[in-house]
Amino acid sequence: MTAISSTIGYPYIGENREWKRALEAFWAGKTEEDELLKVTKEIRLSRIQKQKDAGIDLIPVGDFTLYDRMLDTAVMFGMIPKRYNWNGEHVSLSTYFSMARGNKETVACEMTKWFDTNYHYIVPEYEGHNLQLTANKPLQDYREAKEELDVKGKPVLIGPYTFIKLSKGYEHTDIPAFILQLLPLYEKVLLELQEEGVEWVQLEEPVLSTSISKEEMKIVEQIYAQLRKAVPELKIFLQTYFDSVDWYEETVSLPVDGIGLDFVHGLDKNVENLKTHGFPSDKILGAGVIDGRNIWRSNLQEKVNLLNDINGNLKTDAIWIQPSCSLQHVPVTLASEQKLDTTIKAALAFADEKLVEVSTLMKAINGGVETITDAIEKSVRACENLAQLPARNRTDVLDAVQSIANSDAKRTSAFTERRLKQEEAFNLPILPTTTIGSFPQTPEVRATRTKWRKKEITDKQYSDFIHEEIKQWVAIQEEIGLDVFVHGEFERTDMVEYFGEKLAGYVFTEKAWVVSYGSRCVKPPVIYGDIAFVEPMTVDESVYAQSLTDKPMKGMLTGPVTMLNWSFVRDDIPLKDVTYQIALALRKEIEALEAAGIHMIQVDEPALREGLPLKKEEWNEYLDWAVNAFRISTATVKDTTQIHTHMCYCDFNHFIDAISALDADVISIETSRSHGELVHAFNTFHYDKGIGLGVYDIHSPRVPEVNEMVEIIEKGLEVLDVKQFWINPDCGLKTRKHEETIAALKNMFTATKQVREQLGALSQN
Ligand SMILES: Nc1nc2c(c(=O)[nH]1)N[C@@H](CNc1ccc(C(=O)N[C@@H](CCC(=O)N[C@@H](CCC(=O)N[C@@H](CCC(=O)O)C(=O)O)C(=O)O)C(=O)O)cc1)CN2
Ligand code: MET
Ligand SMILES: [Zn+2]
Repeated sequence: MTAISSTIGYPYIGENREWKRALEAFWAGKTEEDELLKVTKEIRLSRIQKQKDAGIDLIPVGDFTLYDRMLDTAVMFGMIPKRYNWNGEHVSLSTYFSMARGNKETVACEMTKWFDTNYHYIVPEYEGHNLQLTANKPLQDYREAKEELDVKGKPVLIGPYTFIKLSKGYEHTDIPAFILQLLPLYEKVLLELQEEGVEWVQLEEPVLSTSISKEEMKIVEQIYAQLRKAVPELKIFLQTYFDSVDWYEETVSLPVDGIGLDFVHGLDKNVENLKTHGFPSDKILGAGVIDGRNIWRSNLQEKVNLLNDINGNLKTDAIWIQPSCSLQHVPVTLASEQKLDTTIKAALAFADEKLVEVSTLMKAINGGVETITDAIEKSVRACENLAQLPARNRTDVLDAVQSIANSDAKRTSAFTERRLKQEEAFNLPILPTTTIGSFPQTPEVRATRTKWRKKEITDKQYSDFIHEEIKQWVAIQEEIGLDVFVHGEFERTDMVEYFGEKLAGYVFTEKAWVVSYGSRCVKPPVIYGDIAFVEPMTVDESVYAQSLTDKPMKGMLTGPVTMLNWSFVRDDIPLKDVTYQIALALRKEIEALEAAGIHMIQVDEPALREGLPLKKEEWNEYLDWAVNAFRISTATVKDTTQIHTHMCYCDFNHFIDAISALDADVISIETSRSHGELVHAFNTFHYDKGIGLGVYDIHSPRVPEVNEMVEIIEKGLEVLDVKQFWINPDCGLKTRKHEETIAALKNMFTATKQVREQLGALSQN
């Protein structure tokens, strides 16, 4: 057996987020296009060089992007919605970024979650276009790597079925028309690659790892049959990831030259399929054995055993050793981490360290396992040392989770009863206005935090500064006339990282950034031990903010499921148990807020939907514990304490019953980018609790007009009762600028007033 080392994709943000800085400087008008292109070219090439140096044989090209790869693919095929007035020729950066971010006149394209990750892609819109190839991006990147670095890369593309499935604007019945337009363009891209002398091309079809129907699988078969005919010479590698494939036999029989399977997240099922159904002798298997989604170092002994097991079932004499998916979901390099506890650091592997794991395993297969004895021993010892940490073996936390009773997840009274008491307690106008939590994290806020971290200012100076920000924004909210206030979250780097820094069982990193959307990155904290409450985390800021106003101030927390899904999580105990640990810790915080006089508490769960397994048959089990965890954290408050929650970036349509089961008194959700499609869900499900539909997109710098928001409110009122309806933006405002935030909120308030007046006039007639 010979092994080849390969990667599926590699982070493009740079070791110090140089990519983000270059983009943001360009958007701010501080640099010109050539500068942006120059810097990004350097980043693009240095990643390839790095992979080459680490001993990777097959290096992807075309996985780099200036914003998002789905957007790149749409633009490559000329799928540019009419509202951007594209002239049909070269696609300028300005058109490209308008689709991503909107511009003064035009709203941006919708953005949504990439499968079950915290990455968000731009949703391609099909408008019955005449599609055309505007550029062959993988070919350009292939040539560049060859000319500049003498690397013959592996061009990578989002596969046609995944691209189609994730696009919108066609009815299911239109799929053939869409495919008929699209396939010849894919063929053209591939043909040009073939003519260039490319050996392997990677087509990514993660959709095959979700639950798809037999009919859909038939379409996939037709698509690949046609591509095969178009490029008989080019070797096509069909890459799946994030779970096992449902239609295993059909998938491995597709007319392609290699298949990549995920042997981390789809491990059991993929191995079982391999054993039961075998693997075709005329194809290469890509064994995704190194976890591309999490940051734990591999136990190389276990990986060698796994590879032996896999190899024993192959009739071929070659195999590719790979990460389970693109490494873009993990941070770049551990080398940047100077402050981590040594036992923990030794048990981690970021992208660069994973490259070494891949090439080490390759050596074991090609030269015999004895060539990597040292590496195996080190990895096993690191994993054992981690496992033995006392913080990972706390009996008090274990006991607390084991003694959770059903009654712990139930509020004292039913919603209908609570509602009356809360109406009386808060006495809000109809269509109450509020915001989601965060206000602009200005460069000044961030710079002040950095100074405090570097001990250039004292704790007192920092907290005074935060209080001043809160004070300023309470005054702004008063002036605009909002009904329910927030303190603004100025003290938080990030809604998950902040709590991670304050709870036991978490560690956080210095530079372990991963991209979340566009240029925005997150630094997920690491759950390495048992989670426990240490001391109040938010009480100080909330109480201070409440002291400045008579309007209700919402306490603001991140819910247990989001804390889980947006962290890097230990993989030695079930996710459910980790989530319950977090839920119990948050419950203490909520009790502390209530005791301190905060009577509305928002517990955000934007990642509840994202954690939904890719396979439908696993949904119920997940939802049971995820919903229960939220309820455990919120159930002990008084009837008059109003629990809010918030969610964004998801298709809520098949999910409303779970949302309702959270039993939150009020939920605010994102709706505006999907142009009101969501409201259909409420035609079929009777949602009775308070609900705010986001009336404007907060990702775009564009200030929404009053009438646009009036329209969205009116649309919402067609399906929801005016008595349950709240008005709010789609999400928090931390990424927006000061002035644009105030302007947008003023317009939001004016829109609300107009609708209130219309409703008042109606009721008088
Ligand atoms: N975890 C998470 N996931 C999420 C969301 C979220 O809010 N959190 N929201 C949704 C959308 N995703 C988002 C992800 C990131 C950001 C975001 O704003 N990220 C910031 C970074 C936030 C942060 O931690 N900032 C640090 C600053 C870190 C920094 O840049 N420091 C400078 C120095 C600072 C200075 O002197 O100016 C440096 O390291 O060089 C802080 O506030 O302290 C960014 O990319 O710009 C927004 C939305 C879905 N997923
Ligand atoms: N409270 C949080 C905020 O306003 C919720 C964000 S959801 C991604 O930023
Ligand atoms: Zn949100």
